[in-house]
Amino acid sequence: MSDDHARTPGAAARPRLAGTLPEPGVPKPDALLVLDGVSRSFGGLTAVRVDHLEVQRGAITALIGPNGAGKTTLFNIVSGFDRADGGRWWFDGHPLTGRPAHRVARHGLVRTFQLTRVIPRLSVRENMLLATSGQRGEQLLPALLRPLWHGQEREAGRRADELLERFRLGQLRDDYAGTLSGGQRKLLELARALMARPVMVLLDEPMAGVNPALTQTLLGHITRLRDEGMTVCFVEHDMDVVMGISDWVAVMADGRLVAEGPPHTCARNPSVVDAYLGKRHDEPGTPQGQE
Ligand SMILES: Nc1ncnc2c1ncn2[C@@H]1O[C@H](COP(=O)(O)OP(=O)(O)OP(=O)(O)O)[C@@H](O)[C@H]1O
Repeated sequence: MSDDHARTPGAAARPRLAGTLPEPGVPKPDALLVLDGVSRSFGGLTAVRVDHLEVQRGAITALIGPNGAGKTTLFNIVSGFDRADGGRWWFDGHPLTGRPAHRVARHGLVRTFQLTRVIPRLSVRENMLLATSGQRGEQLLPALLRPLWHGQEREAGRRADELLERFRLGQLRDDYAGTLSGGQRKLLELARALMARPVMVLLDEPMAGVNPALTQTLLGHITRLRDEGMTVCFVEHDMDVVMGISDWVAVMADGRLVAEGPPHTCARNPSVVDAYLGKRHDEPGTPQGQE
């Protein structure tokens, strides 16, 4: 399916955003992910109500917004880790509405978590291999076709070793993942997400809790992924990081998409300033969702 697109150099996709208007919901020249009318409530709280959002193929898109804006909830919905109350979304033209995480991953869309899901009592390499379970090996038919599965296992091992080298975790491959530093766990989380050779990665605060030196390393890995043709969407609070590596920024507040644009345009957008300074929240008597 999208292998051709995965090989498209990101640098080729970026200039095509140049003429895109900085408006929330604006169509993109080559949208890989498209969301329409996506909503999610928890009790009386509407966490997400995104009318329309398109994510450009081959670009790095930052999803920003104040705490509680709905960023993680939106990631959860699109990646199949949570259900939406309404709306539809498509990935590379395929409808993914309501699909569970393993099926979303099979289409080439994977995510990482704010709090890493690394398993401390398994080795670094075992954590990598675990990323491929839930595929062929756990199904009945492939159990009967064991040689095929062994082939897949060997390929997974090769892929794991290659990624661990790339992320400079090769020397730690047999160590318990629990002995890794917070930053190394973030690297492992990203490496694990790449096991399935995704077309697009959703990274939830990949730099949170990482020391400045390792942050630079992670940023280098992320831009390299984009330059190799991968589509990246990441949630981040550090504006230096956002300004430094994003091709495009989407801003959420109160569950809504309030602004979009190139990084430096977004920083000056009054809706973004309002969202961060909490102007809306300070207006007395404005019920949520009716301002
Ligand atoms: N499982 C849940 N149950 C109840 N409320 C939830 C749940 N998940 C999220 N929320 C609420 O939904 C809103 C959006 O949360 P979400 O975590 O998506 O925001 P966010 O933009 O990712 O915030 P942060 O930047 O702090 O991670 C918040 O008010 C949050 O408390």
